[in-house]
Amino acid sequence: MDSILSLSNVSKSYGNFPVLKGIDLDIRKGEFVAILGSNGAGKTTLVKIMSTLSSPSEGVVEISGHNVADDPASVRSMIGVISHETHLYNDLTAEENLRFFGKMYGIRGDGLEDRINELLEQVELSGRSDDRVVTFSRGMKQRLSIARSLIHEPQLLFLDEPYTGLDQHASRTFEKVLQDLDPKDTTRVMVTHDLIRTFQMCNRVVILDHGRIVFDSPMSDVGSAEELKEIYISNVKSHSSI
Ligand SMILES: Nc1ncnc2c1ncn2[C@@H]1O[C@H](COP(=O)(O)OP(=O)(O)OP(=O)(O)O)[C@@H](O)[C@H]1O
Repeated sequence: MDSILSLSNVSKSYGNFPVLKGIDLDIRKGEFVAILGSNGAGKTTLVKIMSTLSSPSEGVVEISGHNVADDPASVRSMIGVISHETHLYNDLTAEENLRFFGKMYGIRGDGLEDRINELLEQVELSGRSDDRVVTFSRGMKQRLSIARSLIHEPQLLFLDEPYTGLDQHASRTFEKVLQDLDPKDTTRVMVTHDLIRTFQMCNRVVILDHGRIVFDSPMSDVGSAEELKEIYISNVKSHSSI
C-alpha cells in the first residue's frame, strides 16, 4: 500500500528539554495505527507535529508527498484532528458550527447541508442542531467535535485520546462512526491509553517511550489484549498510566 504519512528523523525540544528524538515512521493508506506510551512520552507532541499544529525542531514530515513545512495549507485540507480541544464556537449552534467549518473547506450548497445532517445524525445530535454549543455538556461538545473533524471527509484522521468525556453510550456511537469510515478513504492515527480498544480496533501498534519509538508491529502479530499489555509493560520504562 502507498505511504500517506512519513516522518524522517523528527526531533522536538522545548528549550533544552528533548521531547522527541529522531522519529522515523511511515504510515500506509488504510492503516489504523495506535500510538501508546506513558504520560509525558511525547504522544501529543508527535500528533501535533504530524497534523501541522506544531513544527519539529529537526526532521521532515510529509503527507501524501507534500512537505508539511512548505505546504501546510494543502496538507490541512487532507487531515482531520480530534483532540481534547473541541475547536468549536460556543455562540454558534451545532449546525452553524458545522456549516462554518464546511465552508472553510470549500464545501457549499446542498452537498454541505446533506453532510451536516448526516454527521449530526451519526453523532446523535440531530435533536440539538439548533442549540448553541454553550448549552452543551462536555460529551456533547466532544461528539460535535467529532462531526467537525469529519465534515470534509479527511484522508487522514488524527485522534488524540478521543474518548475523553464520552459516556458508555457516546463511546459506542463514536466507535460506530469510526468503524463506518472506509479504510480505503480514511487512514487513522489514534493516541490512547486504552489497550483493549487498541487491540480491538487498530491494525498496527506503535509504542513511544521517552521520545523514541520502542515498538512498532502489525496487530496481527499480537495475540491478545493481555499480550499487548505485557508488550507495553516490557517496553516502557515508567508505566504509571496503565
Ligand atoms: N508547550 C510545551 N512547552 C514545554 N514543554 C512541553 C510543552 N508541551 C509538552 N511539553 C512537555 O513535553 C513532554 C511530552 O508531552 P506530551 O504532551 O507530548 O506527552 P504525552 O505522551 O501526550 O502525555 P499524556 O499521556 O500525559 O497526554 C512532557 O514532558 C511535557 O511536559
